[in-house]
Amino acid sequence: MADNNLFPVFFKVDRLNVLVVGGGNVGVEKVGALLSNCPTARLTIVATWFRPELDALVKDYPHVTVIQKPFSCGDLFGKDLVIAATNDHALNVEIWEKARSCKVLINVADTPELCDFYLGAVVQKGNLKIAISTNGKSPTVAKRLRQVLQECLPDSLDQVLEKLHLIRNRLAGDFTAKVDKLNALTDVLVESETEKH
Ligand SMILES: C[C@@]1(CC(=O)O)C2=NC(=C\c3[nH]c(c(CCC(=O)O)c3CC(=O)O)Cc3[nH]c(c(CC(=O)O)c3CCC(=O)O)/C=C3\N/C(=C\2)[C@@H](CCC(=O)O)[C@]3(C)CC(=O)O)/[C@H]1CCC(=O)O
Ligand SMILES: NC(=O)c1ccc[n+]([C@@H]2O[C@H](COP(=O)([O-])OP(=O)(O)OC[C@H]3O[C@@H](n4cnc5c(N)ncnc54)[C@H](O)[C@@H]3O)[C@@H](O)[C@H]2O)c1
Repeated sequence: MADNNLFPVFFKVDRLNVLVVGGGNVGVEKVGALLSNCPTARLTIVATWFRPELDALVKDYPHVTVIQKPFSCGDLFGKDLVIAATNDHALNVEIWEKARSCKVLINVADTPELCDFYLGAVVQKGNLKIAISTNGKSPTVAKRLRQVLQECLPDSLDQVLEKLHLIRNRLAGDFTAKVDKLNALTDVLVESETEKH
């Protein structure tokens, strides 16, 4: 089986400054993904033109700035993450070069080889979040898996998480004792069929 060397992390985009360059199909899709995960994301969108639905998409979000203008180097100032989603490949490469020299992490939507990170398809059940990547092989399969998992994982998982969180905060004892207790309480989640019968 092929290797997948991507290392998944979960960014707190309400404490990072994110720049999206491009407000077409892909720019709008990436902005939607950021805001549906984090409505308080700190987001700047720069583009020469925007799809009309962008206005409504960002309207009620407090930390979104939309600037209609061509990209310039200064747009990277103070940014932590960049998504280059223009329809101009040479410009996307230029943004990548600038981001690299400023040590800003970048996703170049039309060139996986230039991406420092990929966006994943995201399953959300309250506090539970599962991010899916196919190593860039098939975003469509990532989307389909997201739909399957979103449907088949029970909504009650969030209540399980809330209860376990309460228990976790109330547990006394040293670290090992707490881990043992939490493992015992959640054993049922990994109990095999044969053990159940
Ligand atoms: C998961 C998701 C997250 C998100 O975007 O939020 C995401 N793409 C999604 C949808 C989607 N993207 C594309 C289609 C059309 C069908 C198809 O091509 O399959 C569809 C399907 C659709 O829209 O229905 C086209 C496409 N995508 C990339 C290229 C460039 C290339 O491959 O060269 C092209 C070709 C452009 C062209 O041909 O011109 C590249 C990337 N897309 C990724 C993520 C990263 C790898 C993720 C992974 O490891 O799996 C990566 C590498 C970089 C990045 O974008 O981060 C989101 C699903 C969200 C959801 O619904 O849950
Ligand atoms: N990663 C993904 O998920 C994914 C999915 C589909 C397509 N793509 C790729 O993404 C790219 C963008 O596709 P699209 O459909 O969003 O294009 P689009 O034509 O809908 O939008 C292009 C955007 O780029 C902006 N732009 C162009 N020149 C600019 C400049 N000098 N400064 C600032 N903004 C500028 C335009 O204003 C516009 O908002 C394509 O190359 C496509 O192959 C990636």
